[in-house]
Order: sequence, then structure tokens, then C-alpha cells
Amino acid sequence: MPIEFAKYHGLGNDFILIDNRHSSEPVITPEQAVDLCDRHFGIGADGVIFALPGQNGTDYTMRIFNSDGSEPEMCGNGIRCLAKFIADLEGSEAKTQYRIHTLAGAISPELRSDGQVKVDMGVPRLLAAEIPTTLAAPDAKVIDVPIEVADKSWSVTCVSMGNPHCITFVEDVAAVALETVGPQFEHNKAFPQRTNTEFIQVVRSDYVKMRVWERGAGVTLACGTGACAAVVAGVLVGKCDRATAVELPGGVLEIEWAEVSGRIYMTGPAQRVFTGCISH
Ligand SMILES: N[C@@H](CCC[C@H](N)C(=O)O)C(=O)O
Repeated sequence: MPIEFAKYHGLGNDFILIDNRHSSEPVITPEQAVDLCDRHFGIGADGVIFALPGQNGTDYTMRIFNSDGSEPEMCGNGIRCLAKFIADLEGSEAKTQYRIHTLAGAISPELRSDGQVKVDMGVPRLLAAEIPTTLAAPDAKVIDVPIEVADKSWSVTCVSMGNPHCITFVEDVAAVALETVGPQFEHNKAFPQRTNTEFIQVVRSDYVKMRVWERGAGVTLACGTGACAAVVAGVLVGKCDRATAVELPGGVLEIEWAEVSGRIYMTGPAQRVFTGCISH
């Protein structure tokens, strides 16, 4: 059966979106997702995202396979793309706000009139057991903790946005050998479920530059959950304001960590690139 898809991106973090509303199981296997994400032999993407029927009173369910076929709990740029994809599918019936079930809980994207998508990303989790990481006792936070990776000592802060993030602050983000260091963080034994790693250069307390090595996808042009985690880490170590702009290779995300509710809000773009049909 041919499968229709649409390609979207959020700041260059690109995804193949599939209308899976008729079934609660993805119509593509993780192995097929690896082939579709291949940039030479496939469509090319950082992941495949499925719009499935809602669960627990939500409008829809989002599932995603990384380009290596693994399944992450959440994807920040992906959920902005999913919100636009759903609105495009629904046409005149489209809402401006959706509640989406994910493996990280219910997440609420809002389609704003200026074209940006603002997402209530929920409350970050900080305990070592929640990341998960062995860098501290299970019920302790991991803030500015040393770790040896690639023959170097790094000071890291760990944050879960549903998916695991390890954040380190550097002098010059352009100088980080991402392709070498990134995989060594991802597969370090301190992270039993592997990790995404964000390298952050503080330009001002309300503006940082970030490069990312993503679990299951490698170097990407942007990572929404990573940008949220980076601002949380920046606040925890006293380097960032609660409202901070994060400049990624693909563009800028506005992040706010609300003081009273503890919730994180991410605002950024999502764009359709093209549509197509997969026929095996
Ligand atoms: N790019 C995403 C994160 C996708 C999932 C990640 N690779 C993981 O395995 O946790 C984002 O924008 O958040």
C-alpha cells in the first residue's frame, strides 16, 4: 500500500510526517524508518513522526522514530511540526491549540497567528533516576558534576524533558569536535538509556549559542527539548535568565522556564517542505 507523507522541519531539524489517524500502531517499522531517513538512499530526515489517535483525553498521540530506528519519549521541534501537520490535515476544522499524548506525557502546542508555534513542554525532571544517569545518587540532582569523556573532564548538568539531556557549558561552541565527542557522551556508561548532549556558549544571560549531538540522530541543526534542557541547566548553574533565546545552527528558539508553575515554554517555527508518496 502506498503511504503518503509530508516533510516538515523546525529550524532544520527535519522529519517525515505520516497521517496515522486510522490506527494506534505506526504504519512504518523502525527498520523502514532508518531507510526513509537515509539522506542518500531515502527521503532524508532526522526522524519519522506519526500522528495517531489520541489517548487519555488528548486530541492526538505523537510517536517518533529517530533516524537510527530508536524511539524517543519526546521531540520539541517534532511536536511543533506535528501541530502544523495536523492543522494542515484538518483544514477549516483546525484548532489553534492541541493536546498531544507522548511517551513523556501530554504536551500542548499552540499555533499562533504570527506563524510561530508555542509549546507548553511541561515540567523538567532533574533527579538522576529520572534522567536516567548514574552520575549522582538516584534521588539527587546532577548539577555541575564532573565526567570524563574523550580524554577530557567536562562539568555537566543533566535534565530530562521526558528524554535525557546532558548539558555542558563551553567557551567556544564552534570549537567542539561534535562528531568525535558526541557519540562518546551518547554511549557513556553513566547514561543507561544513552543521552542527547548540548554544548552551550553563553553570549549573555538571556542569549546562548548551542550545538547538539542527538541520541539516535547524531548532529542535527536544532533540538527543541535540548534547548529547553539547556536553559534549565543555565538557570540551575546561575548562567542564564529564565527567559533565554537559544541560537542553534538552524535558527533561534525562545525558551521560558516559568518560576511559579515550573513549566517550560518553547516558541519557534515549523515549516512544510514538500509532500510525497512512499511506494515499496
Ligand atoms: N530533535 C528533537 C529530539 C529528538 C529525540 C532525541 N533524538 C532523543 O532520542 O531523545 C527535539 O527537537 O527535541
